[in-house]
Amino acid sequence: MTTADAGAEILMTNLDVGAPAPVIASDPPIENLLALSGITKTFPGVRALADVDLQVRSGEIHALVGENGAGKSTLMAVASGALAPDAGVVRINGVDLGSANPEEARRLGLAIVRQDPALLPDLTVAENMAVGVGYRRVGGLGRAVRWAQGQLDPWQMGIDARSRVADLSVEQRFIVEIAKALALNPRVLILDEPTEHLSLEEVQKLFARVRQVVSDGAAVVYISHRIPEVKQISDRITVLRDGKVRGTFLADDVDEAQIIERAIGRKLEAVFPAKGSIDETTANRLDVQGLRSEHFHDVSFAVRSGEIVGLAGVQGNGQSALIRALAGQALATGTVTVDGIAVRRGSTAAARAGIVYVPADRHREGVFLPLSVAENISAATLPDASTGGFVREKRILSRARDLIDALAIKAPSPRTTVQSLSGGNQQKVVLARTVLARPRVLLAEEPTQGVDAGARVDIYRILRDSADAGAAVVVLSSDSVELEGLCDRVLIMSRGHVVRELAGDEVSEAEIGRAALTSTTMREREEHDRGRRSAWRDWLRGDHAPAAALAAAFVALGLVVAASNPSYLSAFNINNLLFMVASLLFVGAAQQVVVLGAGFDLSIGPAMGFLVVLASFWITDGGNLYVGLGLMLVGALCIGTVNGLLVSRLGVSPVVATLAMFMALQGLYLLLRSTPGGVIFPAVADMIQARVGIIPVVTIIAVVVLLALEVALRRTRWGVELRAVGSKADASERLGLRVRWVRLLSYVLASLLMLPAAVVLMAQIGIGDGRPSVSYTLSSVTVVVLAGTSIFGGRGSFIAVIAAAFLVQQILNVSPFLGLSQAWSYWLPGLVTLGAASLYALMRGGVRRRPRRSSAPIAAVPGGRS
Ligand SMILES: Nc1ncnc2c1ncn2[C@@H]1O[C@H](COP(=O)(O)OP(=O)(O)OP(=O)(O)O)[C@@H](O)[C@H]1O
Repeated sequence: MTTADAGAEILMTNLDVGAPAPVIASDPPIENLLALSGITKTFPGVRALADVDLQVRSGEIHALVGENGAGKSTLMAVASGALAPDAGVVRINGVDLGSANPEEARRLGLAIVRQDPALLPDLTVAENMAVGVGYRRVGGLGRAVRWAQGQLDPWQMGIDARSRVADLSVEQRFIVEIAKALALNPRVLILDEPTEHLSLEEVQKLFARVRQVVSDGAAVVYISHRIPEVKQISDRITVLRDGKVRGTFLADDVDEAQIIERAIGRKLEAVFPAKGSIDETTANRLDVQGLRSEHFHDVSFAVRSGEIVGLAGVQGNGQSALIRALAGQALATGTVTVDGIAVRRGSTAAARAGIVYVPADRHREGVFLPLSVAENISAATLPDASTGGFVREKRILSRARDLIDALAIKAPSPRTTVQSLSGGNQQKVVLARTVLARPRVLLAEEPTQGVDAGARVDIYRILRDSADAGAAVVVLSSDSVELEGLCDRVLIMSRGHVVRELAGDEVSEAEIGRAALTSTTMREREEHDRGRRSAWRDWLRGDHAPAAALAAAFVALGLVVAASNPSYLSAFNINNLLFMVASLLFVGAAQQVVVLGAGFDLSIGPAMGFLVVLASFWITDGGNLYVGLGLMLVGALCIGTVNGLLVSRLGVSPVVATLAMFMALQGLYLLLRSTPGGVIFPAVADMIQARVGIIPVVTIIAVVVLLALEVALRRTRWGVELRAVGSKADASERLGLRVRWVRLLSYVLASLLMLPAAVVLMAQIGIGDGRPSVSYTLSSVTVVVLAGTSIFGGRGSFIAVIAAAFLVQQILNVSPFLGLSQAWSYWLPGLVTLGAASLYALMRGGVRRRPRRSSAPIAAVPGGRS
């Protein structure tokens, strides 16, 4: 089919044939800022891209559309240097991208906002932006907060640049990602489904910024499933289907239906299934009475079996909090009954009652990425597919095949891991799981976010089928057209109240928009109060709260024991405590460094023993102190380097690598000295035990080192990168951080911190014996856990390590004063650690999500899609 236009002639391709890209004739020579030629990419079992050409000119917004799995994200991953193509050339700003290298692409002027933002959850917003755009542009880490705040304020999303990214809502995270990309002043800006999580108001702000970017001569690639938006914003549109270009068109020359037809290769018939025919006599399945929480107040409504009820309103008015509360994922008071039976608190109780929830943030909450499609689909219904605890693989595979066909999920096989599917297909997997669970109550939050036009139709059908099968369905959507087409009734929420109910003919796009708009203004005072409350909560959830709790416990324990036994405060005892704590401080710091980078070091204890034995051949009467210390240093460097190389280069799991090192070192020191020997030169031991007043010098040094590490962790590039790698290694890689190098360095630094602990131990035992050192591995882990460091990496505080080391030593010290048996020196630290870990879990897990919006002056009617 060919369409002629006065200015430019565009050859549209045949729908059914994989025809070559059309030719755009008689254009004046315009600079192509992004030129992709002959890009081909194959994954196991999938040809994602086949000989794709794409040219994006200076000053144009070029939309890329296609159904889920068409290859859009893969093409952009190739363009941005994140993925190497099998064939083809990427040219950015007139320069060929030599190899797949995101850093190089960024240097050439390309910035990308991905579907799955490359953000590091444990870092603050400011740190994320500094890592993403480079420290120089930010003016150094010290200025990052003010700089980042300046970039974010125009979006009016209430994002505090000092907040941790993990605490932001989905849309706030997208805004951070977008602001980060824009701050690079890119020549080529790629936006991969940036609006899926944004409100209309934010979309308009985004469009205004994007227009500004192209008016400055940059080129923008815009990927979206929202065809009306695509038509509104773009100059040209390229359609991809099954990895091939199906045509490039001037946006003004094609209508929405034509674009959709080309994208999915068929005509779309009825978008929405017929509504149900429930009447007054149908029983209520879900009954909500007087439900209230911080974000919504006194909500009561009922949903009948077979009915689909929509939740609407300007975002931030309590809808999202309400649906999560119904799913048992957020705290609320009031009653929720399913078939007349009260549902208890918590998501497990909700699931048992037959409530199934499809979250909006399916990338984070909905799928188990390393598991196969079949396992993901059957995850909620494993008992049905198992006999005697054994999963019947054939059954889960055949169930998965049926649903893959029914939902048109693009996956080479049910055994494919979900992480290799496109974003939209991952969402369909979540829905497939829901269907299989045969819910009594189905709660769907933004069910068609990020899915293509064809899949939308499938999803509407699934939701209606679930209702027809008897479920009570609640759909939260920011798309009024979707609510109009799908819902039997719609509840409008404002300021946390259900302010209107639309039924029958009232369920229309216009009425939903009007009702939401006329009843909504946010309460500033409430926002203010929330802000104050959340500052305290943020501190509690932060990295430093454990230090305060541990210090308080340390002082309290000391006072209690001193009150019952005054000799506890004797100079001898205090000096002893302070000297013993030095090695704990060093080993705690050593473990902390690797754990922050999402590693683990089991070899710390035997490494100390090995170094002591090594030293015992030289730091003796007649030996040479410097040779001994030099040998210890070389030994520590070797241990750290080998551990680091095993983990970072060979990809050995940290536990396995350092366990092997643990055993190797034990063998080594036993080989060197099978029985204790080599008396350490007493003058050296005395030197190590030197003190100022009653405070050992070595303890002062340890505290200073840890304080310096804390400053480095927050203020230096090394510290930010270590936390970044620990927080999310794949995102760090995409951001161009040297992940392997950072990991290697963490093991070497850990060994260097273990070295002074070994020196102190040497002074304590005074003889070449490795065995007393082994327990330090466990001590180092205890200190780190007590300090509240995340054992998954990314967050922790060296100040908390100081407090934890002091508390552990205090606990060990008080047992004899309290007349407790030796067993208590094991039980007490264990109990305290368990208690602390539970306390931290409570403090950090108490509030799982922030409100979706903290301030929302209303500028436009939501929805508005046609
Ligand atoms: N790492 C990977 N391993 C295996 N297959 C992959 C991988 N990445 C993508 N694919 C496959 O390549 C195809 C194209 O995926 P891509 O993510 O580019 O699609 P998309 O057009 O961006 O879809 P969506 O709109 O759903 O995001 C899909 O079939 C997908 O399953």
